[in-house]
Amino acid sequence: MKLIEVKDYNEMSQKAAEYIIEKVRNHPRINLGLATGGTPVGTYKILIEDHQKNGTSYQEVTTFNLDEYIGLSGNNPNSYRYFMNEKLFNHLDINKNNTFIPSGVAEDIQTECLRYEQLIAQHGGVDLQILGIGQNGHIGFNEPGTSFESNTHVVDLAPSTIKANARFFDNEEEVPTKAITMGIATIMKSKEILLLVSGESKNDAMHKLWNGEVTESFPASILKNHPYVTIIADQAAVAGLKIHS
Ligand SMILES: N[C@@H]1[C@@H](O)[C@H](O)[C@@H](COP(=O)(O)O)O[C@@H]1O
Repeated sequence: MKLIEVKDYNEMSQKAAEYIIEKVRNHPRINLGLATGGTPVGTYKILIEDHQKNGTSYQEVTTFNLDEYIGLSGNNPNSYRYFMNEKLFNHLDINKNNTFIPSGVAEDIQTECLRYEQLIAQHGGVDLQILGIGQNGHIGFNEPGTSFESNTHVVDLAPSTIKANARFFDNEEEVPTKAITMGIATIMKSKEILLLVSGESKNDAMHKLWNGEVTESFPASILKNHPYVTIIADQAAVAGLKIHS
């Protein structure tokens, strides 16, 4: 894992956006894996600004999102489909038919999991996966204890994740308790991974990731076994970390 340390959230967003823009410019048909949550919002904003100012085109780009809440349709402002449309897709020249997110309202959720997994494979896999990290080390919605062999699957959200994500909802009771997520094996199949980490609340997770062992009780730890991971983390997230050991 390569670690790029930056000052703060804005610098992380800037660096991450530059990283993605370069890839898109060099590989216009890239398959991008995208994440939700607060972390990548600043990055998406800069991608939009760059598209408007410099004309970076997403016409041939395909995207696959990590996860979606079960029970929320794309029209629901709390769904990840809505989030992605608002925060990114609506403002780029991307063909929305090439933006994929698991359906949280599919009649048969198990079939939807299989379909999504196959869809990614049929497109040749994810070239660059953007990731955030949960305070408990979750990636996508793969909570501690998830098998490293898992493909796209249904998860029960950890109480701490429901609490952390309640800030996006009117109240905690409205946060769905289940989600559909790319599995750990799905994520590990990406050719490259860009992990974004910002803020003091992620400091503990960053320490566990950097210094801890690879264990299913800390899902992000699997990234140590991936050949091509870049972490962009800010000072608050890496505070106290011995980077050059
Ligand atoms: N499912 C998402 C993850 O994809 C995200 O990376 C993580 C961190 O969220 P945030 O960036 O808001 O801290 O939690 C959410 O629950």
